[in-house]
Amino acid sequence: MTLIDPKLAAERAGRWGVRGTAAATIAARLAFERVSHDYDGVPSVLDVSLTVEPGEVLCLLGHSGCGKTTLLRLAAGIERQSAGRVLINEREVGGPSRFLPPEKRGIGLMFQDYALFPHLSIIDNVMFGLRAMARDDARREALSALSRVGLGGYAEDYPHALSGGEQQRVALARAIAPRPGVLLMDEPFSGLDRRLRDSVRDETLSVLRETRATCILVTHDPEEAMRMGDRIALMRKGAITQLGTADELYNRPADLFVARFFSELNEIEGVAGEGDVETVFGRYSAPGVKAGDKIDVSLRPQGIILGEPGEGRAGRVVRRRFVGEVDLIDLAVEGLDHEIKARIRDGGRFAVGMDVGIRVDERDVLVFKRDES
Ligand SMILES: Nc1ncnc2c1ncn2[C@@H]1O[C@H](COP(=O)(O)OP(=O)(O)OP(=O)(O)O)[C@@H](O)[C@H]1O
Repeated sequence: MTLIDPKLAAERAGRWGVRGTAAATIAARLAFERVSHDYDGVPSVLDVSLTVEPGEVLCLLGHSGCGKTTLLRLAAGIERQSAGRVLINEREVGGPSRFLPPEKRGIGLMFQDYALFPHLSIIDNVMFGLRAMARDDARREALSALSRVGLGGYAEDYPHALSGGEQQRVALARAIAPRPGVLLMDEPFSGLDRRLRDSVRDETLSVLRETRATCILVTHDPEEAMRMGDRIALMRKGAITQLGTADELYNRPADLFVARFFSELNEIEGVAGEGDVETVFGRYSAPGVKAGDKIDVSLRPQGIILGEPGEGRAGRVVRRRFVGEVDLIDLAVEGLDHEIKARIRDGGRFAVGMDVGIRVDERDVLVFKRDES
């Protein structure tokens, strides 16, 4: 009978290593103090102040070109800011009085393309950040990091022999092996196909928790930011628009931009009263709003409730598409000159042309004073 080493078998099946075995680090506090940056006079980061607490995973979220990568590069010391300071554990690493290069900042970096050296074996790639150690010690640390990501059995292979998902795990092992106090990750999952992405995110998060490193993770995907981040910093045009937990950004968005980022929205007319707003679906509380204010009222499609005619505002089903867990239903609404969209579970019972009554869950109504700046 052949005995199969269960660890190797798991690795061959593409599994990650044993949870709880990643080496822990001493997490650092990373702070940006009024940091600005430009590329040859064109501003990219504008007056950003932000503190990432020890052991925290902070997601920098935003559309392409809003300055996320630049902010990460400023933390790493790959770019130099035009104003402000970067501090690690209250010590200035980038600012008027000194500027430390990346290798002196005690940070780990992980890029979107993994940036593995093709001519080095997997173990040598991981040992690259451990050159300051004695070779035997470096090899032991590198193997331990590789085992944690389930790739100890591939140490002598070369990157081209690995799948995209496996290369991502090597890049993670290389980033954590030197036990950095701060880990900076730029879109680390964007090269993976959807099927893999969820499990890789979960495994990566559990590795991050074990290492206890402070982490900034750049992403343009709101769902990824909500899954991964203790807090999210949403960026727009080089500045932070809102900083908070996923719950805060989703349920108490600072403005329409933030709300639109996290959900598709139906934007409808509303008439402002004193502390409330009147719409075709009824009156909603809107603290701080005064009669005469210009306002934007938005309804999340998942908050639209359909019932029998007479149960709420009169409407008619115009279109219906099944998209997996829900049906997307377009509705004509009495008194509105444009259709609205609803996401309905078991929506198959609503046929095109059917008359319905429409109500809205108040939790999915968002009211903002219009920003006319
Ligand atoms: N090396 C560069 N030279 C000149 N301009 C640059 C350079 N790198 C970025 N920019 C510009 O700076 C702004 C911020 O870019 P940055 O890459 O930080 O944004 P991002 O949010 O990370 O975008 P993406 O998600 O597309 O990477 C953009 O307008 C971009 O075009």
